[in-house]
Amino acid sequence: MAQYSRISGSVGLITLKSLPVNALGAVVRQGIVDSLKTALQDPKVTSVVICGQNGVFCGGADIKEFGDSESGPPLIPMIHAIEAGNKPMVAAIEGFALGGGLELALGCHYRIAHSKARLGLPEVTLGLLPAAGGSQRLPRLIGVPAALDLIITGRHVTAAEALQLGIVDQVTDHHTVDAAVKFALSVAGRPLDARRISSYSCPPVSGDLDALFEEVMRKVRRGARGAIAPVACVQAVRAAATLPYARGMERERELMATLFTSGQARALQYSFFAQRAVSRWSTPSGARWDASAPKPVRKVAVIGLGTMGRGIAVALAQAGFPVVSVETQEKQLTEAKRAVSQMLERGAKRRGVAAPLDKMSYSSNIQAVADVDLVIEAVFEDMGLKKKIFQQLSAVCKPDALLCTNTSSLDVDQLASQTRNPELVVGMHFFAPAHVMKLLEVVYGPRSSPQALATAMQLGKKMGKVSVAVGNCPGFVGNRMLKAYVEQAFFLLEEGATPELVDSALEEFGFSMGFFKVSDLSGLDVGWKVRKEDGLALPGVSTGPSARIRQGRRYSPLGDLLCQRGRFGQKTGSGWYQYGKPGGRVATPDPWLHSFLEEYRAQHGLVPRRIDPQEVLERCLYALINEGFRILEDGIAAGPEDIDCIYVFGYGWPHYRGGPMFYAAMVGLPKVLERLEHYYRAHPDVPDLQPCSLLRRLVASGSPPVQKWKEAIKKLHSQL
Ligand SMILES: CCCCCC/C=C/CC(=O)SCCNC(=O)CCNC(=O)[C@H](O)C(C)(C)COP(=O)(O)OP(=O)(O)OC[C@H]1O[C@@H](n2cnc3c(N)ncnc32)[C@H](O)[C@@H]1OP(=O)(O)O
Repeated sequence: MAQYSRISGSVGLITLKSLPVNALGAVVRQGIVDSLKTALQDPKVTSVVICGQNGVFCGGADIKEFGDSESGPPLIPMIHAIEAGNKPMVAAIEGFALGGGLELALGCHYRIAHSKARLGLPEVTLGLLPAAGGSQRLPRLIGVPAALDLIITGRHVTAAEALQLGIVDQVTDHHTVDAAVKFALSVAGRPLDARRISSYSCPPVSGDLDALFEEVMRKVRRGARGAIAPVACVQAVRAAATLPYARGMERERELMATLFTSGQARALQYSFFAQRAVSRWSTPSGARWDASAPKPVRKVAVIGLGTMGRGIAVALAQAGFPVVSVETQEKQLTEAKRAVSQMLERGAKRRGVAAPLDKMSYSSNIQAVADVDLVIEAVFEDMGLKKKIFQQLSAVCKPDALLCTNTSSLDVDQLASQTRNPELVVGMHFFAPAHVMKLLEVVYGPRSSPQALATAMQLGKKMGKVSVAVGNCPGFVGNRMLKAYVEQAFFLLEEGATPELVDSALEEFGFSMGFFKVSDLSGLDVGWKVRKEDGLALPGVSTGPSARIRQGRRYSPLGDLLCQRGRFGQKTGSGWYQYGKPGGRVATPDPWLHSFLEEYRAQHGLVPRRIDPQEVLERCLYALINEGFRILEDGIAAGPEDIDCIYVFGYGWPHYRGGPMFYAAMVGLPKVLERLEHYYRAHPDVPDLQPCSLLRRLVASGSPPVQKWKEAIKKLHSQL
């Protein structure tokens, strides 16, 4: 709702009231329209202030209402009525003014912001554009280049930047509504024509306007990789720059109509709520986020200052934690100190703050962690080494200190068993570079206490990560699913594809790089080491029927064969592609590799066939999705939202496709099932293609929407 009152004798005060962010749902809009009418009709009222309750102006349109049929007064005429009003309207912005919230403020004649407020038009992140006049008013107010920046990126600006850009008229450190009321009294009776942004022309740009838009559009299309909203945002701002306001608004409406009902908008809005849903974690044993209080964490230690340890230490210091970093090799320690300081300084420069160098301390002695509340061990992926460190930590640390391991695949429970308090051990799987990547898998073992899990989840949140609680199994969620995808990519090469064909299908889908380019970038030796440890990459079995079978199932030794030839990817100058020189970055197709594949197929009696991009996508993505269903069935992830956040924030899954499980729901579960059945019939020696029973049961129960899977899975489990 919106509440109306008259204060200071002559100021009408409209307060938006809709917890938690005063979103502009139907009831709030009705409240604003009614209040406005009262204020405009009351002769005692000479000016109006619009504010929000609880220190928050407005978080924009109510995203939860987007799927519903529209009710209540529409937003655009409401904002027009505010702007057309014959009494000065002042927006009092506290907390945030985002999306429709900022558009409402732009409809007002003046804007006063608290110094801690943030403003922005983040619609693009929801697959939309600012379609309540934002794409037309903002460029008119602050100019085309600045408006393009804000609208295309959706970034939030501080009140200080908003003042500098000219979005707000005044910034206050004091009580915002009081300041706005004082301001409203001071402008009462002033002429308003010059304050109505819709009447402005965009300020002229230096240089050629067409050239500017062409350049921006080129950049946006390249960066968007198939996302349609950023492109529509540029088109809408172009309309503002080239058309009268009314025609610009028409263009804004047309563009929004296409976006509003698009699959991309649905996916991005699903992802918005999924990110929030994963913080409400639960485990199969009944532990829950709302019943488990985290332990206070004041000081943290990182063990091992290789690439991962350095990134983790930087992320912790940036989040404000004092960090003790332990590295036993003196040379590595000296290098790491310099590298960490540089990373902190670069990050601080980018964010315009002081580098938190004082948060860091270093030692070569593990005794230095004796007083910390939480340790993150980040040494090499070597179970023997990690076990030794956990034994030492258990002896050195405070008895109630949380012991976390940064591992991408090792058994967290085995490490827990090395300690006095296995309930205080959890996995924290960071993604490289750890100070940049948003994802954190928090791995609970069978003995991890709910409090330990809650503490690690909260630490991840404070580090700015999307933290997802997952159960302990080989590869956890992300890497377990990836295995099925990678395997299909190898098999497709055996059957006739090239790395270029597979990669271009995946890039066309929206991944920034196809699997083979990623593999060259991260180094083929990484996977080779794991396969050797798992007993898969065997020396000396390069011919005969057993060459392509391991542990009773189809296996492709192609990656191992490249590694045996020293082709580790970019670092050696060749892998699945060639790079000209060791360390080269530009992948070019490699005729040697093509001949090698031909010889390999001939040697193994494989008859190459034409493989189309659709098969690449179906084989790679549906195998991965199938493993996702197994993970849900096993209770390793609590819901599809958890898997989708892991893939969007850790594995480069195109955000506008929501994540693998959302994608499966969009494709249609019956279709995914039918294609998996088809491929499994063709490849009965590939168990990853055998449709998982949960997928079958969801299809049999009518393929509920992805938002209902959690419930459906619970029900299906209880029927077993
Ligand atoms: C042709 C048709 C024309 C129609 C025109 C339609 C115009 C649309 C323009 C828009 O306004 S689109 C929306 C633009 N706004 C946003 O994108 C803001 C989204 N929200 C945020 O970024 C953050 O929530 C926040 C506002 C910065 C607050 O962050 P904080 O960390 O403090 O809290 P959260 O945990 O994120 O949120 C709390 C709670 O509130 C829910 N929520 C937030 N924003 C909205 C919203 N705009 N609508 C509905 N609900 C919202 C959020 O989901 C959380 O609830 P949950 O239950 O935990 O999920």
